[in-house]
Amino acid sequence: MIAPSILSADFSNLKQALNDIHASGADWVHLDVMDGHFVPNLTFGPKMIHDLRPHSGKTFDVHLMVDNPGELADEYIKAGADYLVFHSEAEIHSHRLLQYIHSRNIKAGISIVPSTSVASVKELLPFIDQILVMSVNPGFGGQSLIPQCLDKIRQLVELRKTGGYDYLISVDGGINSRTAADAVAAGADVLVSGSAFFTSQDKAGFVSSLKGEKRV
Ligand SMILES: O=C(CO)[C@@H](O)[C@H](O)COP(=O)(O)O
Ligand SMILES: [Fe+2]
Repeated sequence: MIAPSILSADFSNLKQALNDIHASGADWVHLDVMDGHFVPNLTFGPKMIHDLRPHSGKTFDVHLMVDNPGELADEYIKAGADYLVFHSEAEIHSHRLLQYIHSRNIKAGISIVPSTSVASVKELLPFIDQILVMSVNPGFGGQSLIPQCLDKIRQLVELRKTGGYDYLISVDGGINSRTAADAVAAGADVLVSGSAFFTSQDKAGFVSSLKGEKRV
């Protein structure tokens, strides 16, 4: 599946960004929440997501790059997140937060930055619907994919099989028409793409090429 990130869209025209995503045949909308603390950038909060919600029937994949995500989770659930994904590095009680998100009937995910190992989140794998593997250091769009991060996707595929889990594996950062095939070969289920999607002149063609489809 393809999840365009509106981080790279024109923030003065986000309705158009959603329409572009819908018309492209992409699957999800990826919403990057940054607090200026966990990452050195600031984007938007729950009101933005709440206001966008009526304009899209797509799955809203909310990527929280914030300190203390447990304190903010409710606001994003109320705003209309379908997946609420927080960084394991930002939350000591990740297991408790995953349970809480599930108790609110929302899908729950964790994300890991490039310097975090899969081993460090192994105990959480039975409890998640998605793991978002960051393939750049979070905070900005338009960076280059760090190829070593793809090995974590391979590890997560293996652990999913041996553990009998059913989480989706997403990859986020530096995904474009050159890097997508490597991420898919490693086993990624969801490709997040910000700058490559929004700078593409032919967004439907871009989405098809990432999905490995031939255009007619
Ligand atoms: O979470 C983030 C950045 O921290 C991402 O979702 C970016 O929006 C991806 O942008 P590109 O690397 O695809 O330009
Ligand atoms: Fe993201």
